[in-house]
Amino acid sequence: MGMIKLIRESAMTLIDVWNNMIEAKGGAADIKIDQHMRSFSGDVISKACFGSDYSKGGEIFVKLRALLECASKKGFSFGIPFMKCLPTKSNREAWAPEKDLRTLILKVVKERNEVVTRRTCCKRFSGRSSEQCPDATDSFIVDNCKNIYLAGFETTALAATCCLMLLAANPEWQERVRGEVLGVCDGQAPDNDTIRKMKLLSVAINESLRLYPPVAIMSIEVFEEMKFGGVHVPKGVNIWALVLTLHTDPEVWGADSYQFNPDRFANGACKLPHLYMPFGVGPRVCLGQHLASAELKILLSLILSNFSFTLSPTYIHSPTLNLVIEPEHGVDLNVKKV
Ligand code: HEM
Repeated sequence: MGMIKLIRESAMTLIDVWNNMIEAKGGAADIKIDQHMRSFSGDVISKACFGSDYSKGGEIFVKLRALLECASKKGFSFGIPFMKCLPTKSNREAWAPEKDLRTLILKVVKERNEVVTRRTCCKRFSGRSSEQCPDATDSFIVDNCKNIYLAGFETTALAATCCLMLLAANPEWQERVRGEVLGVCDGQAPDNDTIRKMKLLSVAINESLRLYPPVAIMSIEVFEEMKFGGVHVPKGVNIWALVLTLHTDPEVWGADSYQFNPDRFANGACKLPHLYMPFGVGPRVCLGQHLASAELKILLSLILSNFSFTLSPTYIHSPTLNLVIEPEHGVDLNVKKV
């Protein structure tokens, strides 16, 4: 319940900001929603995992985005051994935010409870005391915090952005989901119970994650020589699972595989459900999928019950692969109070 309250508070901050923007514009405002979604998911992850908020973690998120942009520019040189140690232009661009990030994250950790965190992490994972390996402990903490910030921030924000874009482009679905949300919540704020009852919202989110999976490619390293189908795969090779290709294959999803049709999840239209993997599969499946799902349902149900929206004429549809799939020019919505 604590987590739901925390998510609701972060979502209400966004609702207040949008209300003020709409009022200032006399009843309807064009809003580029991407940064608003990032502030929301950044706020939740900062509060839930680090006890701070988006304004405190703000600098960390700016550096993380810079790092993500550098990584996506590097593209395929990623997997080449030692490449990341060479002083190439793109590597130098990545080293600066990397260094700042380390300092910022260690500052947040120190503000929390340095002694407990350092001792616990160091003993549990390396078997040595933090005094014996201070640098390794810092790196361990920084890497894990970076993972959580990145995993829980950009992905959730993108999922919310794409779902709102699809609901704006499909007004009949927007109406159906809004009707369900208003009926289920009956004037109350969404909570654990009510979000479980929002079946149409769930299938709309599933369908959005099918068409725009934030993690469109998953890389899996082969630890031991193996046969994959008829192919011999040597140890150390990275196999890429093309999630977006699997999610849109007409043989699996039918002739309308590129259409937004959330009903396909209600009717069990997927012939091979294990090929739907927005959160990954197997032992390394996303640790935050239930948190992400609660965040999306609470945020979207509050937006739908407060506002109606259409795609703004300035919106240009251009999904781009930058490690994650994101709208190249952002998503512009025209938003009104309902
Ligand atoms: C819609 C939002 C999200 C999507 C689409 C998503 C997707 C994914 C995917 C595809 C993986 C890789 C799974 C694999 O390798 O098989 C992953 C891993 C992970 N995710 Fe998420 N994620 C989301 C939100 C979150 C949130 C909110 C957190 C919060 C902490 C989180 C934490 C993690 C962590 C820690 C891992 C690594 C798990 C491991 O390696 O054992 N994710 N996520």
